[in-house]
Amino acid sequence: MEDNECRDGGKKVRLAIMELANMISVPMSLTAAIRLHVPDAIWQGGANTPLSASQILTRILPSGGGDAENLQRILRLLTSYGVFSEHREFGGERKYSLTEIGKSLVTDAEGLSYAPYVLQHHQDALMSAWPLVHEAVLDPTIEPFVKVHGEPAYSYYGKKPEMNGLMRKAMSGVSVPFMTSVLDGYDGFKGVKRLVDVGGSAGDCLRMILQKHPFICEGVNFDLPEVVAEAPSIPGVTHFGGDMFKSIPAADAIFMKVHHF
Ligand SMILES: C[S@@+](CC[C@H](N)C(=O)[O-])C[C@H]1O[C@@H](n2cnc3c(N)ncnc32)[C@H](O)[C@@H]1O
Repeated sequence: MEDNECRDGGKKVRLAIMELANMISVPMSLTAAIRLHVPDAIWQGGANTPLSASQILTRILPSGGGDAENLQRILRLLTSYGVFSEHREFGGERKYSLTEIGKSLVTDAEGLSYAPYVLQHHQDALMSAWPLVHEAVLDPTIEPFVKVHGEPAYSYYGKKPEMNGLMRKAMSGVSVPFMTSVLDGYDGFKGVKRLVDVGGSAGDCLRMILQKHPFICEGVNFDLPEVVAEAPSIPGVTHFGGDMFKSIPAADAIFMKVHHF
């Protein structure tokens, strides 16, 4: 233990371990704020006017009801993690606006945001696998999700249209802003006529690549059959269903984007 940690009687350590022990309150509060549409209620087309918990409640429940005290607890917790800013004039009510992080949860003109990504990570089916993470160390032959649900996540998703839909929306919300900045600086597509995106989900990455580089004649969006079956039609893009571990369509170049932490 460092000297200064000894001098404060271990207070920092005790606080740190308690914060870690209660960490689940952070993603769960974030999920709650999204489910209650709090970011959109504050944003109001760009106003982002600081509002009290009861003012927010009136916007999310126009016909009344709800508990402003509990909403305020969620807002305060997320304020300490940089999602909201708290405004308080001396002796006045606490009011909340969105920080830059909070703004990423606001639904844009295309219906996208990072909110579906947060929700997708905290669906019941995924949450129920987390308590078995230690078993992945003891026995790595079966992943926790398979132990709980009897099959891997993507085949499970394939049988649940609402989970597949949320996954596609989550990927669009994350990938559109990401690809905007990638395409600003990357010019590695020169000479490519036919491009296949492996695991391309709804096809947003290909749509953006083809818009930026019209010399690419054909984009092939390759993903699981259940995923491409619901993908929107995109000019110049063919959706192709299959399993990448068996074979992938031929092309001049393969594009593959995954999310790392
Ligand atoms: C993390 S998402 C990435 C989506 C997209 N590339 C993006 O960045 O927005 C992984 C994608 O791989 C797809 N996938 C998973 N297993 C696959 C398989 N065996 N064959 C083809 N696609 C698969 C999933 O359906 C999902 O759309």
